[in-house]
Amino acid sequence: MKRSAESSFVSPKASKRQGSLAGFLKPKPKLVSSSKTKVDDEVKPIVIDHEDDFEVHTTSLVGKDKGIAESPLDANTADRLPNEPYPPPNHPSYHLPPTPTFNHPILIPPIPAPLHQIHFNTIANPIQKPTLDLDLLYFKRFIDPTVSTRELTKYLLEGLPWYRVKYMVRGININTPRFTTVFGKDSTEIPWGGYMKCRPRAIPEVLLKLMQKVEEVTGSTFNFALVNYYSSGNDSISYHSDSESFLGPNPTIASLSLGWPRDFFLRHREYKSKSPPIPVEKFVLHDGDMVVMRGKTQHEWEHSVPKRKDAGGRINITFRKGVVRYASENYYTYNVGKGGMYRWRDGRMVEAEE
Ligand SMILES: O=C(O)CCC(=O)C(=O)O
Ligand SMILES: [Fe+2]
Repeated sequence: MKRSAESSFVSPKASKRQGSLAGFLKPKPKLVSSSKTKVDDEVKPIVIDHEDDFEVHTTSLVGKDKGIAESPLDANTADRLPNEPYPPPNHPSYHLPPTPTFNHPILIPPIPAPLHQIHFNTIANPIQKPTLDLDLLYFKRFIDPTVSTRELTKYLLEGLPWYRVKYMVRGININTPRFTTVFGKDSTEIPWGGYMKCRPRAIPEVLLKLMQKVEEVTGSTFNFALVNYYSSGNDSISYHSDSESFLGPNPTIASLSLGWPRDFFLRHREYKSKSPPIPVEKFVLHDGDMVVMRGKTQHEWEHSVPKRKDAGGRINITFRKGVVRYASENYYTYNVGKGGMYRWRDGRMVEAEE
Protein backbone atom coordinates (compact mmCIF):
# COMPACT_ATOMS: atom_id res chain seq x y z
CA MET A 1 0.00 0.00 0.00
CA LYS A 2 1.22 3.47 -0.72
CA ARG A 3 0.71 5.24 2.56
CA SER A 4 -0.49 8.60 1.44
CA ALA A 5 -2.97 8.73 4.30
CA GLU A 6 -3.62 5.94 6.69
CA SER A 7 -4.78 5.94 10.21
CA SER A 8 -5.65 3.51 12.87
CA PHE A 9 -8.88 5.25 13.60
CA VAL A 10 -10.56 4.81 10.24
CA SER A 11 -13.71 2.78 10.65
CA PRO A 12 -14.81 1.34 7.33
CA LYS A 13 -18.48 1.25 6.69
CA ALA A 14 -19.89 -2.20 6.47
CA SER A 15 -23.22 -3.77 5.88
CA LYS A 16 -24.66 -6.25 8.30
CA ARG A 17 -24.70 -9.07 5.83
CA GLN A 18 -21.49 -10.70 4.87
CA GLY A 19 -20.35 -13.75 3.05
CA SER A 20 -17.39 -16.00 2.90
CA LEU A 21 -15.26 -17.01 -0.01
CA ALA A 22 -16.92 -20.41 0.07
CA GLY A 23 -19.52 -19.02 -2.27
CA PHE A 24 -16.89 -18.56 -4.92
CA LEU A 25 -16.45 -22.28 -5.33
CA LYS A 26 -19.82 -22.63 -6.99
CA PRO A 27 -19.84 -22.64 -10.79
CA LYS A 28 -21.57 -19.27 -11.01
CA PRO A 29 -20.38 -17.67 -7.83
CA LYS A 30 -22.72 -15.18 -6.33
CA LEU A 31 -20.90 -12.61 -4.28
CA VAL A 32 -22.59 -12.11 -0.99
CA SER A 33 -23.12 -8.48 -0.46
CA SER A 34 -25.66 -5.97 0.53
CA SER A 35 -26.77 -2.56 -0.46
CA LYS A 36 -27.12 -1.57 3.16
CA THR A 37 -24.38 0.71 4.33
CA LYS A 38 -25.01 0.68 8.05
CA VAL A 39 -21.81 0.68 10.10
CA ASP A 40 -21.22 -2.68 11.69
CA ASP A 41 -17.68 -3.73 12.36
CA GLU A 42 -18.62 -6.58 14.61
CA VAL A 43 -19.85 -9.13 12.09
CA LYS A 44 -18.56 -12.58 12.89
CA PRO A 45 -16.76 -14.65 10.28
CA ILE A 46 -18.79 -17.44 8.70
CA VAL A 47 -16.84 -20.69 8.74
CA ILE A 48 -16.38 -22.01 5.23
CA ASP A 49 -17.01 -25.55 4.17
CA HIS A 50 -13.67 -27.33 4.32
CA GLU A 51 -14.84 -30.54 2.69
CA ASP A 52 -14.11 -29.54 -0.89
CA ASP A 53 -11.64 -31.44 -3.00
CA PHE A 54 -8.32 -29.95 -3.86
CA GLU A 55 -5.81 -30.46 -6.55
CA VAL A 56 -2.69 -30.88 -4.47
CA HIS A 57 0.78 -30.11 -5.70
CA THR A 58 3.91 -30.52 -3.69
CA THR A 59 6.74 -28.13 -4.21
CA SER A 60 10.18 -28.35 -2.73
CA LEU A 61 11.09 -25.14 -1.00
CA VAL A 62 14.66 -26.02 -0.18
CA GLY A 63 17.28 -24.41 -2.36
CA LYS A 64 21.00 -24.70 -2.31
CA ASP A 65 21.64 -21.48 -0.36
CA LYS A 66 19.71 -22.42 2.72
CA GLY A 67 19.24 -19.72 5.29
CA ILE A 68 20.54 -16.85 3.21
CA ALA A 69 18.24 -14.88 1.01
CA GLU A 70 19.60 -14.55 -2.48
CA SER A 71 17.54 -12.83 -5.09
CA PRO A 72 17.58 -13.33 -8.83
CA LEU A 73 17.17 -9.58 -9.02
CA ASP A 74 20.72 -8.83 -8.02
CA ALA A 75 22.44 -8.86 -11.39
CA ASN A 76 23.36 -5.21 -11.10
CA THR A 77 25.56 -4.78 -8.15
CA ALA A 78 27.86 -1.82 -8.52
CA ASP A 79 28.65 -0.90 -4.95
CA ARG A 80 27.67 2.70 -5.29
CA LEU A 81 26.53 4.15 -2.03
CA PRO A 82 23.59 6.49 -2.05
CA ASN A 83 24.24 9.98 -0.74
CA GLU A 84 21.74 9.49 2.03
CA PRO A 85 21.60 5.90 3.19
CA TYR A 86 18.09 4.83 4.04
CA PRO A 87 17.43 3.39 6.54
CA PRO A 88 20.24 5.37 8.24
CA PRO A 89 23.32 3.38 9.35
CA ASN A 90 22.14 3.34 12.96
CA HIS A 91 18.80 1.80 11.98
CA PRO A 92 18.53 -1.74 13.39
CA SER A 93 17.90 -3.29 10.00
CA TYR A 94 20.89 -1.61 8.40
CA HIS A 95 23.18 -4.00 6.58
CA LEU A 96 26.59 -3.52 5.12
CA PRO A 97 26.75 -2.23 1.56
CA PRO A 98 26.03 -4.91 -1.00
CA THR A 99 28.72 -6.81 -2.82
CA PRO A 100 28.24 -8.49 -6.20
CA THR A 101 27.02 -11.68 -4.56
CA PHE A 102 25.64 -10.47 -1.28
CA ASN A 103 22.85 -7.93 -1.54
CA HIS A 104 21.43 -6.91 1.76
CA PRO A 105 20.63 -10.44 2.76
CA ILE A 106 18.11 -10.95 5.50
CA LEU A 107 19.71 -13.67 7.54
CA ILE A 108 17.06 -15.98 8.79
CA PRO A 109 17.38 -19.54 10.04
CA PRO A 110 17.35 -22.37 7.49
CA ILE A 111 13.92 -23.38 6.25
CA PRO A 112 12.68 -25.96 8.81
CA ALA A 113 12.06 -29.55 7.69
CA PRO A 114 8.23 -29.37 7.81
CA LEU A 115 8.41 -26.61 5.21
CA HIS A 116 10.69 -28.41 2.81
CA GLN A 117 7.62 -29.54 0.95
CA ILE A 118 4.45 -27.53 0.90
CA HIS A 119 1.14 -28.74 -0.50
CA PHE A 120 -0.59 -26.21 -2.72
CA ASN A 121 -4.14 -26.10 -3.96
CA THR A 122 -3.73 -24.61 -7.40
CA ILE A 123 -7.39 -24.50 -8.42
CA ALA A 124 -8.37 -20.92 -9.07
CA ASN A 125 -11.94 -19.74 -8.66
CA PRO A 126 -12.62 -16.57 -10.60
CA ILE A 127 -14.76 -13.87 -9.05
CA GLN A 128 -15.60 -11.38 -11.71
CA LYS A 129 -18.01 -8.51 -12.17
CA PRO A 130 -16.87 -7.22 -15.54
CA THR A 131 -19.28 -4.29 -15.66
CA LEU A 132 -17.85 -3.08 -12.36
CA ASP A 133 -14.23 -3.96 -13.17
CA LEU A 134 -13.94 -6.44 -10.33
CA ASP A 135 -11.52 -9.21 -11.30
CA LEU A 136 -10.35 -11.58 -8.57
CA LEU A 137 -8.99 -15.09 -8.39
CA TYR A 138 -9.60 -16.97 -5.19
CA PHE A 139 -7.45 -19.96 -4.25
CA LYS A 140 -9.06 -21.53 -1.26
CA ARG A 141 -6.42 -23.03 1.03
CA PHE A 142 -3.69 -22.28 -1.51
CA ILE A 143 -1.29 -23.44 1.19
CA ASP A 144 -2.27 -26.61 2.97
CA PRO A 145 -3.39 -25.40 6.39
CA THR A 146 -2.73 -28.55 8.37
CA VAL A 147 1.01 -28.23 8.94
CA SER A 148 2.43 -25.80 6.44
CA THR A 149 0.61 -22.66 7.44
CA ARG A 150 1.37 -23.12 11.12
CA GLU A 151 5.06 -23.76 10.46
CA LEU A 152 5.30 -20.97 7.92
CA THR A 153 3.64 -18.48 10.26
CA LYS A 154 6.03 -19.41 13.06
CA TYR A 155 9.07 -19.28 10.80
CA LEU A 156 8.18 -15.86 9.37
CA LEU A 157 7.22 -14.42 12.75
CA GLU A 158 10.44 -15.58 14.37
CA GLY A 159 12.76 -14.96 11.44
CA LEU A 160 11.76 -11.66 9.88
CA PRO A 161 12.52 -8.17 11.13
CA TRP A 162 9.27 -6.26 11.79
CA TYR A 163 8.43 -2.58 11.97
CA ARG A 164 5.64 -0.44 13.30
CA VAL A 165 6.12 2.49 10.96
CA LYS A 166 5.27 6.03 11.99
CA TYR A 167 5.10 8.78 9.42
CA MET A 168 3.63 12.18 8.82
CA VAL A 169 1.18 13.25 6.15
CA ARG A 170 0.26 16.92 5.84
CA GLY A 171 1.35 17.57 9.42
CA ILE A 172 -0.58 14.62 10.85
CA ASN A 173 1.30 11.84 12.65
CA ILE A 174 0.24 8.42 11.44
CA ASN A 175 0.94 5.18 13.27
CA THR A 176 0.65 2.20 10.94
CA PRO A 177 -1.86 -0.03 12.73
CA ARG A 178 -0.02 -3.31 12.11
CA PHE A 179 3.53 -4.68 11.81
CA THR A 180 5.08 -4.54 8.36
CA THR A 181 8.23 -5.57 6.54
CA VAL A 182 9.25 -5.64 2.86
CA PHE A 183 11.77 -7.33 0.58
CA GLY A 184 12.65 -7.04 -3.08
CA LYS A 185 13.37 -4.33 -5.60
CA ASP A 186 11.76 -2.78 -8.63
CA SER A 187 12.61 -4.04 -12.09
CA THR A 188 14.81 -1.11 -13.15
CA GLU A 189 18.47 -1.64 -13.84
CA ILE A 190 19.41 0.55 -10.89
CA PRO A 191 21.97 -1.22 -8.72
CA TRP A 192 21.04 -2.15 -5.18
CA GLY A 193 23.36 0.51 -3.85
CA GLY A 194 21.95 3.18 -6.12
CA TYR A 195 18.93 4.19 -4.12
CA MET A 196 18.57 7.53 -2.43
CA LYS A 197 16.12 6.60 0.28
CA CYS A 198 16.34 2.86 0.80
CA ARG A 199 18.56 -0.15 0.55
CA PRO A 200 16.49 -2.87 -1.09
CA ARG A 201 16.72 -6.16 0.76
CA ALA A 202 16.87 -9.52 -0.95
CA ILE A 203 13.75 -11.62 -0.70
CA PRO A 204 14.24 -14.41 1.88
CA GLU A 205 14.36 -17.80 0.27
CA VAL A 206 11.06 -19.10 1.60
CA LEU A 207 9.22 -16.03 0.30
CA LEU A 208 11.05 -16.26 -2.99
CA LYS A 209 9.95 -19.86 -3.47
CA LEU A 210 6.38 -18.96 -2.57
CA MET A 211 6.55 -16.08 -5.00
CA GLN A 212 7.72 -18.37 -7.76
CA LYS A 213 4.81 -20.72 -7.07
CA VAL A 214 2.38 -17.81 -7.16
CA GLU A 215 3.91 -16.65 -10.44
CA GLU A 216 3.40 -20.13 -11.85
CA VAL A 217 -0.30 -20.26 -10.96
CA THR A 218 -1.15 -16.67 -11.86
CA GLY A 219 1.00 -16.20 -14.96
CA SER A 220 2.17 -12.88 -13.51
CA THR A 221 5.63 -11.87 -12.37
CA PHE A 222 6.55 -10.11 -9.14
CA ASN A 223 9.56 -8.49 -7.54
CA PHE A 224 8.33 -7.39 -4.12
CA ALA A 225 7.09 -9.27 -1.08
CA LEU A 226 5.29 -6.96 1.36
CA VAL A 227 4.40 -8.65 4.61
CA ASN A 228 1.87 -7.51 7.24
CA TYR A 229 1.40 -8.95 10.70
CA TYR A 230 -1.91 -8.19 12.40
CA SER A 231 -1.17 -9.07 16.01
CA SER A 232 -4.79 -8.78 17.14
CA GLY A 233 -8.19 -7.61 16.02
CA ASN A 234 -7.06 -4.10 16.83
CA ASP A 235 -4.58 -4.18 13.95
CA SER A 236 -6.03 -3.36 10.57
CA ILE A 237 -5.59 -1.80 7.17
CA SER A 238 -8.02 0.91 6.18
CA TYR A 239 -9.67 1.26 2.79
CA HIS A 240 -7.10 1.89 0.09
CA SER A 241 -6.19 0.70 -3.36
CA ASP A 242 -2.78 -0.46 -4.47
CA SER A 243 -3.06 1.35 -7.78
CA GLU A 244 0.24 3.11 -7.33
CA SER A 245 1.59 4.49 -10.57
CA PHE A 246 4.90 2.76 -9.88
CA LEU A 247 3.19 -0.63 -10.38
CA GLY A 248 2.11 0.29 -13.91
CA PRO A 249 -1.48 0.03 -15.19
CA ASN A 250 -3.76 -2.80 -14.02
CA PRO A 251 -1.33 -4.32 -11.51
CA THR A 252 -1.80 -7.89 -10.37
CA ILE A 253 -1.47 -8.23 -6.61
CA ALA A 254 -1.44 -11.65 -4.99
CA SER A 255 -2.40 -11.70 -1.32
CA LEU A 256 -1.79 -14.71 0.91
CA SER A 257 -3.32 -15.16 4.36
CA LEU A 258 -1.87 -17.11 7.27
CA GLY A 259 -3.38 -17.57 10.68
CA TRP A 260 -6.53 -16.09 12.13
CA PRO A 261 -9.45 -15.52 9.73
CA ARG A 262 -10.12 -11.88 9.01
CA ASP A 263 -12.74 -10.00 7.06
CA PHE A 264 -11.64 -8.57 3.74
CA PHE A 265 -13.89 -5.89 2.28
CA LEU A 266 -13.88 -4.42 -1.20
CA ARG A 267 -15.85 -1.33 -2.06
CA HIS A 268 -16.20 0.32 -5.44
CA ARG A 269 -14.85 3.87 -5.63
CA GLU A 270 -18.36 5.04 -6.46
CA TYR A 271 -20.21 2.64 -4.24
CA LYS A 272 -22.16 5.41 -2.57
CA SER A 273 -22.92 7.71 -5.45
CA LYS A 274 -24.48 5.10 -7.74
CA SER A 275 -28.18 4.43 -7.63
CA PRO A 276 -28.76 1.88 -6.29
CA PRO A 277 -25.46 1.96 -4.33
CA ILE A 278 -22.91 -0.67 -5.34
CA PRO A 279 -22.80 -3.30 -2.57
CA VAL A 280 -19.62 -3.70 -0.57
CA GLU A 281 -18.13 -7.14 -1.24
CA LYS A 282 -17.37 -8.94 2.00
CA PHE A 283 -15.20 -11.99 2.34
CA VAL A 284 -13.52 -13.91 5.09
CA LEU A 285 -9.92 -14.84 4.39
CA HIS A 286 -8.86 -18.02 6.14
CA ASP A 287 -5.53 -19.60 6.97
CA GLY A 288 -3.80 -20.54 3.71
CA ASP A 289 -6.19 -18.68 1.39
CA MET A 290 -4.92 -16.58 -1.50
CA VAL A 291 -6.77 -13.81 -3.30
CA VAL A 292 -5.34 -12.37 -6.49
CA MET A 293 -6.56 -8.92 -7.51
CA ARG A 294 -6.23 -8.31 -11.23
CA GLY A 295 -7.27 -6.14 -14.15
CA LYS A 296 -8.84 -2.83 -13.22
CA THR A 297 -9.68 -3.94 -9.68
CA GLN A 298 -7.07 -1.64 -8.11
CA HIS A 299 -8.27 1.31 -10.14
CA GLU A 300 -11.95 0.92 -9.44
CA TRP A 301 -12.08 -0.73 -6.02
CA GLU A 302 -10.64 -0.18 -2.56
CA HIS A 303 -10.02 -2.94 -0.04
CA SER A 304 -9.60 -3.14 3.72
CA VAL A 305 -9.13 -5.47 6.67
CA PRO A 306 -11.20 -3.76 9.37
CA LYS A 307 -10.61 -3.96 13.08
CA ARG A 308 -12.39 -6.69 14.99
CA LYS A 309 -13.10 -7.25 18.65
CA ASP A 310 -11.70 -10.74 18.83
CA ALA A 311 -8.96 -11.92 16.51
CA GLY A 312 -5.62 -13.64 16.93
CA GLY A 313 -2.45 -13.18 14.90
CA ARG A 314 -2.58 -13.11 11.12
CA ILE A 315 0.19 -12.72 8.56
CA ASN A 316 -0.55 -11.38 5.11
CA ILE A 317 1.97 -11.60 2.28
CA THR A 318 1.41 -9.60 -0.88
CA PHE A 319 3.45 -10.07 -4.04
CA ARG A 320 3.62 -7.13 -6.41
CA LYS A 321 5.69 -5.88 -9.31
CA GLY A 322 7.26 -2.45 -9.13
CA VAL A 323 8.45 -1.07 -12.42
CA VAL A 324 10.29 2.11 -11.41
CA ARG A 325 12.75 3.12 -8.72
CA TYR A 326 10.07 5.00 -6.84
CA ALA A 327 8.37 1.68 -6.02
CA SER A 328 11.38 0.65 -3.91
CA GLU A 329 11.73 4.06 -2.30
CA ASN A 330 8.05 4.12 -1.38
CA TYR A 331 7.67 0.56 -0.15
CA TYR A 332 10.72 0.74 2.10
CA THR A 333 9.72 4.16 3.42
CA TYR A 334 6.28 2.94 4.50
CA ASN A 335 7.03 -0.65 5.47
CA VAL A 336 10.46 -0.36 7.14
CA GLY A 337 10.67 3.34 7.96
CA LYS A 338 13.24 4.98 10.16
CA GLY A 339 12.13 3.79 13.59
CA GLY A 340 12.90 0.75 15.68
CA MET A 341 12.67 -2.89 14.76
CA TYR A 342 10.63 -5.59 16.42
CA ARG A 343 11.34 -9.29 16.77
CA TRP A 344 9.02 -12.10 17.75
CA ARG A 345 10.38 -13.48 21.02
CA ASP A 346 8.65 -15.87 23.42
CA GLY A 347 5.27 -15.44 21.81
CA ARG A 348 5.19 -11.67 21.47
CA MET A 349 6.67 -8.76 19.56
CA VAL A 350 9.47 -6.99 21.39
CA GLU A 351 11.61 -4.05 20.36
CA ALA A 352 15.00 -5.40 19.37
CA GLU A 353 18.40 -4.15 18.32
CA GLU A 354 18.93 -6.71 15.59
O1 LIG B 1 -4.05 -8.10 4.88
C1 LIG B 1 -4.63 -8.12 3.80
O2 LIG B 1 -5.35 -9.05 3.46
C2 LIG B 1 -4.53 -6.93 2.85
C3 LIG B 1 -3.22 -6.21 2.89
C4 LIG B 1 -3.17 -5.08 1.91
O3 LIG B 1 -4.16 -4.73 1.33
C5 LIG B 1 -1.92 -4.38 1.63
O4 LIG B 1 -0.89 -4.65 2.26
O5 LIG B 1 -1.92 -3.51 0.74
FE1 LIG C 1 -3.72 -3.48 -0.35
